[in-house]
Amino acid sequence: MTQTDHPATAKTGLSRRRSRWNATDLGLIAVFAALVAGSALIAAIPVGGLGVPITLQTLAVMLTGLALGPGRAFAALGLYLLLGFAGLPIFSGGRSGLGVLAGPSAGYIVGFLLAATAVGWLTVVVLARTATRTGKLRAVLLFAAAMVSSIVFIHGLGILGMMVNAKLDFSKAFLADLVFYPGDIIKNVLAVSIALALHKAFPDLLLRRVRTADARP
Ligand SMILES: O=C(O)CCCC[C@@H]1SC[C@@H]2NC(=O)N[C@@H]21
Repeated sequence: MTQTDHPATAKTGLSRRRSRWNATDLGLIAVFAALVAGSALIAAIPVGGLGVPITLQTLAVMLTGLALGPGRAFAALGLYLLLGFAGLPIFSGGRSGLGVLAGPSAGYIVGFLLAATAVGWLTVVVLARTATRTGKLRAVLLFAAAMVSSIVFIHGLGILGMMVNAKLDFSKAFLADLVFYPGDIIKNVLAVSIALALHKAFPDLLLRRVRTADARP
């Protein structure tokens, strides 16, 4: 067992420790930031009268955390937000600039960063602790992690954003947000399925093998 490993990781042969980001990490951060940007632009369905549409952003945001873990997910979403705030038309409806922070979807946009980081952190814990368990348990726990992260951060801050920027009271903002739940549950199922396939195909994507970490000087 290396000095920084959790006992569970010693047993399973997985290490949660990662060192500095390499070129692959930076590439992954850029690719997932681009994925979130693309997801904002395709299939945006207007609902309600507030200007917050149904989009594929939650699928891409949760997949980023589930695939990359907390640090790189934070960087990918941070990059996405910075580019959008700087003027790239990569928020829903092709919007851009700091003005979105005064709009009805401001809370959702800020929530993306926190939700991707939170689900990334939970994913590391779940993957490390279910390495010797059934795939079904792992899938259920990752889905729970995605739901908790998106309810607390995306929907929680989304409601807050509509209360502050659209001047809705809590019950109206809550109801305006509720309409997104069916789609977001389906998107979380999809995100977990894709992430599990990615981790199966690329076992070193998130949890680096102990031998790799130990081989480093
Ligand atoms: O303007 C933006 O770029 C953010 C749009 C936020 C849309 C929110 S995210 C949670 C909920 N689910 C959806 O499909 N749409 C809303």
